[in-house]
Amino acid sequence: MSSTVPLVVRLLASSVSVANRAGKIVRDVMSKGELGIVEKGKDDYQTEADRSAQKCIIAALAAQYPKLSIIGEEDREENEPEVPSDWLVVDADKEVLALTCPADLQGVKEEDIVVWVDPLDGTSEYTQGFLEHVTVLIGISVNEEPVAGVIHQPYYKTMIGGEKKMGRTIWGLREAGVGGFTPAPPPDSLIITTTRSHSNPLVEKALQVMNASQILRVGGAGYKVLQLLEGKASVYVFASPGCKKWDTCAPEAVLAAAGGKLTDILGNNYKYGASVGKPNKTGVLAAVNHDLHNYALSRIPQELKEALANK
Ligand SMILES: Nc1ncnc2c1ncn2[C@@H]1O[C@H](COP(=O)(O)O)[C@@H](OP(=O)(O)O)[C@H]1O
Ligand SMILES: [Mg+2]
Ligand SMILES: [Mg+2]
Ligand SMILES: [Mg+2]
Repeated sequence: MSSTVPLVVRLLASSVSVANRAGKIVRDVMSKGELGIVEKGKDDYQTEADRSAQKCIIAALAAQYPKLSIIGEEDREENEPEVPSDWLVVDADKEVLALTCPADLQGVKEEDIVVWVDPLDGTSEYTQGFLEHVTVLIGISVNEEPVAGVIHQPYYKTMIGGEKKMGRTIWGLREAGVGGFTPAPPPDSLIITTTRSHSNPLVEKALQVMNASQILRVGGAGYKVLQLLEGKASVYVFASPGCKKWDTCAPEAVLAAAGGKLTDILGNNYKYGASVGKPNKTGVLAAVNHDLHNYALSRIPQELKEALANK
């Protein structure tokens, strides 16, 4: 039955299940208490949770879809040791499997797809105990464009029938919409969400010019986009290099499926083909609808755009 479901939809359904498993790895590493922190660069850390969650996601997706290009944030070893068998998730989310695939994506083949994996977005926050900011991101791009994505929150708590359930998984597919949460309209006043742990003078300048009523400083590109989708913030502004393609692919796809828009600070779309440069050099500007995105873009002064473009 599932072989009649178009590949993009099947891959999204598998990604939802795999992200859930990766989220459990993220929680298990934290509860064991041995984070195994490695410093990759300035303000740039990796933990055992980043490493193991990525191995799980890549192994599980590659086993089922061997011709995909999968690009993950963390370096891969030359000869990756086998992963535990229970990481090789084969389940696929039933609600997603039932989605209607956009007409132009129905014939897409594995070779046409690039999957961008951020096994743990918000690592700084993870190591500092801001666990609700942490997400697992799986973005699916076709012809350089993010068309579908998963944002999993390992530490989101819900009560179901008096029992606490940990974790939730938000997904989006172009033209089909979003699921896994209840979208909410933007707040009445301009509330900006931005970085908590990677600010600098350019980032602060772009915040000043927005004239916002409030600025929320939180971790992770995934969590900031969730704040937009849930009506906690209006615009996500980050006028700095630092984010990479795996940070924005899934959030951009989910946001776009909900009617929003994510670009760089100049208003240009990033491209997500296998050979693109990984850094998002010209920052991030995102909003839950196109009007708010236009408004925010109109507030960014030309010299700030040039400062980023010439970096
Ligand atoms: N100056 C910088 N150096 C390294 N990574 C940066 C960065 N600025 C942003 N990032 C990365 O972009 C993502 C969102 O950042 P922020 O939380 O500051 O908004 C994080 O992803 P990871 O946590 O997956 O590495 C973060 O590490
Ligand atoms: Mg990182
Ligand atoms: Mg990230
Ligand atoms: Mg990461």
